[in-house]
Order: sequence, then structure tokens, then C-alpha cells
Amino acid sequence: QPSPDQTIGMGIRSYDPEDPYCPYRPSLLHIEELCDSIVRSHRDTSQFRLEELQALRWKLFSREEIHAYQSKSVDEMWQHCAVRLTEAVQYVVEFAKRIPGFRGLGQNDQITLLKTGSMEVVLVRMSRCFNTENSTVFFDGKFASTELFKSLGCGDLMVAVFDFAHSMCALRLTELQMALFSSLVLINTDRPCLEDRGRVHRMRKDLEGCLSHMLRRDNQESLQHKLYQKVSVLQSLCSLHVEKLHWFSQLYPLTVHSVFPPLYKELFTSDLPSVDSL
Ligand SMILES: CNS(=O)(=O)c1ccc(CNC(=O)c2cnc(OC)c3c2cnn3-c2ccc(F)cc2)cc1
Repeated sequence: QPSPDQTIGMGIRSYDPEDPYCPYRPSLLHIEELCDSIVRSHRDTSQFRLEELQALRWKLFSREEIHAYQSKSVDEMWQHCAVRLTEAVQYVVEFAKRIPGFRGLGQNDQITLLKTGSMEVVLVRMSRCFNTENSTVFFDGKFASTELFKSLGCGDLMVAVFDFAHSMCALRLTELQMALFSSLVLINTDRPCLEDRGRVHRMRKDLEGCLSHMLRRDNQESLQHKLYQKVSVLQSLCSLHVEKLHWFSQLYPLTVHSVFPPLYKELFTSDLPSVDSL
């Protein structure tokens, strides 16, 4: 029997790795603590709670409001979206910083992982604010369909972004599953120019262990390969975004150079990243 001092509260035994009766294997306790930390970080860095987005889901833009967006010039609408996208990325940067171990990585590796992964996590998170019943996404305080983004001149990109959000909704991820998947999208050992790949790999193994443990616990192992299949779609979406940005910057070099948010430029153009914007 466990010694009395190991029983706290409602008969829950404290964790003592030396105790043969210990209910937790160190790895299981570690996994549960890691999951708690990651889902808390995800919640704290998602600008809206799911209930808030749910309550807003039928707040649609009027014809006049849509027409006003569609009447914006290409560069005006690009500026507007760049600001929104940068805001979403800033929350992802904050999420990354709270992933246990992330701040232990070298500064350059943190920047490399964010430069290549932050947009991917923004796209994963967009499924939280996507209404599959009318294919609208929460943008600027109301729900909008792809037609609102017409003046961007990136119809194919926006359709792909909406389709991806739709396909993520179909997986019906819990916040914990989305949080763990988002951390795995960021902590990716295949990113180019990583200096300490081994350290990223060790973080990733822990996170993979968390995801597979939680999928097993929820009896949803089939989700595992569906999630990993999303990674290639994410990467092609991000390449398309960078391609469109390159096309836009050819047409409006001054807008990108002097009006776009610095963080947006550092993450999505070939300018060398500077630390202070992260
Ligand atoms: C992520 N957390 S959340 O609480 O669910 C949450 C959800 C939504 C919003 C406010 N909407 C957006 O930010 C937003 C909505 N739709 C987009 O695109 C359809 C956005 C957004 C930001 N960038 N882009 C975007 C632009 C161009 C592109 F190629 C890819 C993505 C705030 C917060």
C-alpha cells in the first residue's frame, strides 16, 4: 500500500517515480503535462474562443459592405489583408514561444521555424472561424465568402484557403488536437538551415508522442495520417501565398516596401529576418 504521505486530497497519490505503486509512468505524467501546457497556450493565443465565433457565425457582411471591399484597389485590399494576416501571425508567434522547449532553441532556429511555419499554423487555425454551412470565414468582425476578397486578384489562392479550411473542419478537431497539430506544424525538423536539428527532433518526438497518445485515448488513431496528409497541402498553400505576394510586389513595390507590416515582410519576402519584430 502507498505510504500515507503519498495520498493527497481525494486519495490521489502524489507522483513519486521511486514508488513502485506510482500510478503514473514518468512519460505519461510528462505527456499529460505537455498536453495541458500546449492546449492552454493555444487557447490563450487564439484571439477568439470557439463560443464567441459560434455566436457570431451568422453575422454576415451586407451587399453594400461586400461591394465596398470589392471596390478597394488591389494594393489597398492587399494592405488590408496583410495587416489582418500579420495580426494572426503575431498570435501564432506567441503560441510558439509558449511551446515547452521552443525558447530553449537557438534564436536563429526559432526564426527559421516561425518564418516557414507561422503561415501554416494561421491556415490551420482559420478552420476555427470557418462556417461550413455557407463557406464563410470570420474576417474584420463578420463572416465573409471568397467574393469579398475579389479585389486581391488572387481568386485561386482564396479558393484554396477556403477549401483547406473546409477540409480541416471535416476532421472536427478538438482544441487539444488542433493545438498539438499546430505545434507539430511548427516544430518541423525538415525546415532548411536549422542549426540544431537534433534539438528540434527531440522536441518533435515528445509532441508526436502527445498527439498519438491523445488520439489513442480518444480512440481516433485514424486522424493521425489524415493530419499528416494535411502538411503537404499546407506547404503548397504557403508557396502559393508567397508566389502571389511576389507577383503583387512586382506591381506595387512601394506598397510592400513602405506600407506593409515589417513582420509580414520579414516572414514572407526574402528580406533577411530581424529578431526584434518577432
Ligand atoms: C485564429 N484565431 S481565431 O480566434 O480563430 C480568429 C479567426 C479569425 C480572425 C479574423 N480573421 C482573420 O484573421 C482572417 C480571416 N480570413 C483570412 O483569409 C480568408 C485571413 C485572415 C487573416 N489572414 N487571412 C489570410 C489572408 C490571405 C491569405 F492568403 C490567407 C489568409 C481572428 C481570430
